Formats: sequence, structure tokens, C-alpha cells
Amino acid sequence: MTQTDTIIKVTGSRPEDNYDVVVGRGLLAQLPARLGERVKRVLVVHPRALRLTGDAVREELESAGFTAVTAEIPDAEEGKHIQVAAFCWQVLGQNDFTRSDAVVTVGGGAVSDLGGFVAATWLRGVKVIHLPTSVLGMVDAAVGGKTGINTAEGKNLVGAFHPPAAVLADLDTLKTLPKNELVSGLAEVIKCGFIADTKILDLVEEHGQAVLDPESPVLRELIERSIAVKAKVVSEDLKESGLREILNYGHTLGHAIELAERYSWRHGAAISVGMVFAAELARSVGRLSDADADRHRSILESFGLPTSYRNDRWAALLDGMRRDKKSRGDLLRFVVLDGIGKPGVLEVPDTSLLFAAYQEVADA
Ligand SMILES: NC(=O)c1ccc[n+]([C@@H]2O[C@H](COP(=O)([O-])OP(=O)(O)OC[C@H]3O[C@@H](n4cnc5c(N)ncnc54)[C@H](O)[C@@H]3O)[C@@H](O)[C@H]2O)c1
Ligand SMILES: O=C(O)C(=O)C[C@@H](O)[C@H](O)[C@H](O)COP(=O)(O)O
Ligand SMILES: [Zn+2]
Repeated sequence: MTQTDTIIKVTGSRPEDNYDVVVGRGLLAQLPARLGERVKRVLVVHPRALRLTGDAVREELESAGFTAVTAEIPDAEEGKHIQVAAFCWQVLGQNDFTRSDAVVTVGGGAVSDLGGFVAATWLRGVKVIHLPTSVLGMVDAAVGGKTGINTAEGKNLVGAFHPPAAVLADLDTLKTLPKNELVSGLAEVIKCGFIADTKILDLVEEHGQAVLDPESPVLRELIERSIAVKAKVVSEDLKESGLREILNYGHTLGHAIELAERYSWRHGAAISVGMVFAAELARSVGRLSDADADRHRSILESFGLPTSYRNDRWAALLDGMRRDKKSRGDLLRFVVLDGIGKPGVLEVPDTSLLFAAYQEVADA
């Protein structure tokens, strides 16, 4: 029996904050209707690695009567660069894109971040639809409207909140996703388990490696549950004035590791260490029990995700963490747990506390 599509709604105060995240199979045929009748020209942004999928999207749009042009961009974090945005702006300009035209992104989170940023900035904002092709893109990056690029000083330091008009998460695209990328996406799924939907943790503990099968019903359930967590949070707090910070669990150290490693680490791997670090921080101030902190390591390690990091990078990591978007002046702020599924914020004026937590995740 074919399973029907699942639609998870994101809501908000402005009309453009309301959209559907569709999870299913064979969703490409829905794209023309989701773009709407006013759109005439579409820029399809995809990485080199997904050229065939990008071409299929362009052909679908052309047969539906749109003028479709493609922008093939460098893979992964290489794509989240100002020069790549400038290249896309050039293509949009040379093809006379107007405010009623649109951008469609095809790829993982790096592509929706870059393509979303291009859409947010072109003529001060045009429609964007994301077609995420990685688990991470589906459960996190394509949903919620955070877009951005990296600078030499850090991750996502330039960007805009620009919600998509729709997200089509086609599970069939996951068949070609390398396993290490699927595991990286699973780190964000597990994050949703720690901060909100604890059933996610029960499911990954119960099903183990079976969740890595892109055809499995349990992976679909995990994807849908994670999208539901993100949709609920961003519906309440699009611009991260409070609640949305919980989605940043593990990211303060995680982003600093990505920068220190010049983006050779997968995002999910970096935030995996970051979540264990945050758990150690919470344990050290008496907010998280030993058992709950240890559960971080056992779940993440069961999927081969890293839970420790080299012991000689403290100065660089602290520098990176200072530039985290949750910092306020000299005050570093961390999302921590007061129990599984109970996120809160810890303000840390004294970096000795952070150094002690780093010792707990540092390689021997
Ligand atoms: N905006 C947000 O809210 C948000 C949330 C989470 C993460 N992010 C960002 O997302 C990025 C990470 O996303 P990601 O893990 O998807 O990385 P990614 O976009 O770099 O994709 C990972 C790799 O998988 C390949 N790939 C993607 N889909 C594929 C498929 N179906 N078949 C074969 N190969 C495929 C890509 O070409 C790339 O090499 C980071 O830059 C992170 O900062 C943003
Ligand atoms: O959507 C959010 O908000 C998140 O924090 C989700 C994160 O998983 C994601 O990596 C996001 O890009 C991090 O945002 P940043 O503001 O810390 O750059
Ligand atoms: Zn993330």
C-alpha cells in the first residue's frame, strides 16, 4: 500500500510565515502548483553532486511552462560563501528575475542555507521553495527560514530569516545519500529527542541501526517527529527571541569545532560533541543527572557519532564560541537540559566552568 503524504504546517503572524512541509515520495510533480501562477522564472540552485536531480527539477518546471535556469554551486560548506551568492545574483540579474519570480533549492542544508539567503536578498526578497535531499536538510535546515553564509570568522555569521513558501521532503531522494551523511542528519534528529520529543530517543534506542535504512518506516517517523518539533518551535518564535534557542542545543561548541576544523567535519558530527559538552556543563552545575548525561554518549556513540574532541584546541574553541549568536556582549550563553526534554539556558560569565566541561570531552 502506498503511504500518503504527511503535511506538517508551520504557522506565524505574517502570511509569508505560514507554509506546508510535505513528507512523502515522488513529490516533484507538486512543485509547479506550490510555486503558484504568478511565478514565471525559477532559479534552480543545486550542487554539482546533485546535477541529475537538479536537471530533473528544471525539466519538470519547463514542461509546466516556467522559464527555469540552473545555478550549479560548489558542494557542501564551499557553497556557503559570499562569492557563490554573488554568482547566483549574477544569474538572476542576467535572466531578468523580478519580485514575482522564485528560487528553488535542491540539496542538503548547505544549499538551502545559500539558496535561501540568495532568495532573501534578491530584490530584498523573493519566493523560495526547498527540496531537501539529506536527512539534515529535511528535519532542520529547510524548515524555519534561517538562511545564511559563512565568513572567515565563523559559521552562518551573515544571513536573514526568510521562510520558504513550501518544503517538499521527498524520501526517495535519500536512496543515494551516503551513510555518513545520513548519520550526520541523525544527530539533529537526536537533538530533537533531547530537547523536546523524548519518544525519538526511545525509537533510536529500540531500532538501532535499522533507522539508517532510507526505506524504513522508522526513519520516516523520526523525520516527521523532528520536523514537527522544529515546526512547533519556529511557529512560536521565528526570529529566535527566546524559545527558538533550544534548537541550538550543542551548536555553541559544535560550530566552533566546525570552524577549527575548517569545515572538514560534518555538521552533525560537530554538534554531537557539542551536545555531550552541553550535557557535561549541565551536569557540572547540578542541572542534569549523571544518567541523563551518560545517555547522550550512549545514543550518539551507538551510531558512530563522535563524543570527544582533540585536547589542544581550547583557545580557538573559546574564540569561536564567543562569536556564537546567543552571546550577549562578553556573556556566553548555552542551551542546557534540566532533564531529558527540558531545555533551558545557562549563562556563563566564568570560562573556567567551560574549560572543565571541555576536559570531559577532550581526548586523553
Ligand atoms: N538553516 C538552518 O536552520 C540549518 C539547520 C541545520 C543545519 N544547517 C546547515 O546545513 C548544513 C548541513 O546540511 P547537510 O548535512 O545536508 O550538508 P550538505 O548540504 O553539505 O550535504 C551533505 C553532502 O551530501 C550530499 N548530498 C545531499 N543530498 C544527497 C543525496 N540525496 N544523494 C547524494 N548526495 C547527497 C551533498 O552534495 C553534500 O556533499 C550546514 O551548513 C549547517 O550549518 C542549517
Ligand atoms: O533553526 C535553528 O534555530 C537552529 O538553531 C537549528 C540548527 O540546527 C542549525 O544548525 C542552525 O543553522 C544554527 O543556527 P545559528 O543561528 O546558530 O547559525
Ligand atoms: Zn544544526
